[in-house]
Amino acid sequence: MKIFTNDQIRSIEKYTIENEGVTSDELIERAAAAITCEIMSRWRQSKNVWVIAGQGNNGADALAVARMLLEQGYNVQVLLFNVFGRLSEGCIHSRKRLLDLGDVNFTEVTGDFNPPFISPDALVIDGLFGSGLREPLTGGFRSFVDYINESKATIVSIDVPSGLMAEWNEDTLRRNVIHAHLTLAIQFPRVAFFIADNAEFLGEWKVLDIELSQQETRNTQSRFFLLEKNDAKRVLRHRSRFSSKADYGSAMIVAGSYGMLGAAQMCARGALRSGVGKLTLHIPRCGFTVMQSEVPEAMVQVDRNDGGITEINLRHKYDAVALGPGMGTHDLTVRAVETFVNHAEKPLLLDADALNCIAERPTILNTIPPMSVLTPHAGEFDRLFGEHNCMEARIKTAVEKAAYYDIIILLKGYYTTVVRPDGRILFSCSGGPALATPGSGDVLTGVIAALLAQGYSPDIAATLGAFIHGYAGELAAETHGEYGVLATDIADRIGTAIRDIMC
Ligand SMILES: NC(=O)C1=CN([C@@H]2O[C@H](COP(=O)(O)OP(=O)(O)OC[C@H]3O[C@@H](n4cnc5c(N)ncnc54)[C@H](O)[C@@H]3O)[C@@H](O)[C@H]2O)[C@@H](O)CC1
Ligand SMILES: Nc1ncnc2c1ncn2[C@@H]1O[C@H](COP(=O)(O)OP(=O)(O)O)[C@@H](O)[C@H]1O
Ligand SMILES: [K+]
Repeated sequence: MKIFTNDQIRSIEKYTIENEGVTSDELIERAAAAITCEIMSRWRQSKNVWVIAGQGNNGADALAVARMLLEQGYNVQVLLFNVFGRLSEGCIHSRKRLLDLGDVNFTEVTGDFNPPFISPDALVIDGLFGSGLREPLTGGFRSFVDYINESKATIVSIDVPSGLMAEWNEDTLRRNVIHAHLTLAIQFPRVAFFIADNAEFLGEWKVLDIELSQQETRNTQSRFFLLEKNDAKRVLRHRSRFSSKADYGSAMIVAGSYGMLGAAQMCARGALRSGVGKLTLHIPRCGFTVMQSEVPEAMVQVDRNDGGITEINLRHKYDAVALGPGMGTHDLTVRAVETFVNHAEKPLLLDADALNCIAERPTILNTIPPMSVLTPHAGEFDRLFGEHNCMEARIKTAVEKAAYYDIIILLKGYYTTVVRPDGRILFSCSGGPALATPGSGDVLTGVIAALLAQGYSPDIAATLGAFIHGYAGELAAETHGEYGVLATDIADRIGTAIRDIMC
């Protein structure tokens, strides 16, 4: 699914108005009807409703919602902010239709004003600013937004929480944004919805259809994508009845050190459950016996060193090579990573301590083969590319670094974000807090390694891998609950996850 920018949504809206015989006021009515329906399905008429409208079409939507709720017997009080004397045409139209009802509790704010008391049990409909916000809020709007947040009332934001920019918010101060309980987006989710920093503003979010042009939606190109179950289904390949393990590739995983051999095991389990044809593990000598008994399906090649990885020699050809889980960052390991990456020709999968080793010797970055996949969590990302104070900043740096080094960067978390060298950004929507468990990332590395070995392109392997991994985590949470999931539970559900996704 494509995620559009504000400008793109505006042109799809314009196209719909110009080519599909709909007026702007009709779109406002459609939006308001869908929002009213959603509100009525959640709150009864006894709820005290405050509708806060701004000067643009977000305000127009809000005023139309106020009218519809009044018609449905709700007790509604309306505040329209018209401090610059510049209401949009849609807003003027919605105000007229609202006031035509007669006997409406309506206040138009044109200058200084004392905010009314809003009780904690009230419902606030936030239509102050939507996608037309040009810069973070300041002055009176900023104070009023803060005041609404402090009221503790339940807040429903129309389209986007007021004060939140639809795409980038690195410069937005948190206090100056509505903290909604529910955000009802019109027609499309916004880029900002997929960035972890903004979760506290959005609350639950839902997209409401107002039937903007499907044709123009199809024709509009985007650089942001959301990978959902159907997309994953489309890319997953069915297996031929006549296939053999030779058809599913061979993978090499370089992982583990004394005390962290579990990482190698979990990674291996992730790969084996993802259908790899042949798996070899390169581990420190001390792990030989345990690995052979715990993961009998894999072949084991031991390092000459007992406790850590000091040499990475590929004795055969592999379709995918992954480095990192539990490898540690001993000097000898850093040197082994450096030598190996230097001579590698095909894309690699670099995770965890492989990334920490590179952070110790950043010149390795220049030698990473093109289209390699790096899978850092926030801490590993910052060690590699410098401190960042939010996910959005990391995503922006990832875009820059992915292009510069010609690599794919997968940033872990809810909406795991895959950044491609061409600037495209893919968000994976599966998973949840059950995945926040030790070793979960090692399993992900195994999944991606197996998909690479099976011939999926690196960007697809990364995004699909993240989706399958998250989905398997959701399945594990059904059995063990969000608190009780172990990384091995995730690994053991990967096969079921793939089956579910494909059917
Ligand atoms: N996408 C669509 O097809 C539809 C969108 N609709 C609604 O229209 C909204 C967009 O309407 P608008 O473009 O009028 O935008 P807004 O309603 O967000 O408001 C824009 C107004 O706010 C002012 N403004 C911007 N930044 C400001 C700041 N920092 N401080 C003070 N004033 C500021 C602008 O000068 C402009 O007058 C959407 O969010 C949605 O709610 C609906 O009306 C139906 C159709
Ligand atoms: N709240 C969450 N929602 C979705 N996925 C999550 C969440 N928390 C963690 N994950 C996923 O779990 C994995 C954790 O990886 P990582 O931090 O490397 O763990 P470890 O180092 O213990 O293996 C990543 O794939 C990440 O995307
Ligand atoms: K809003």
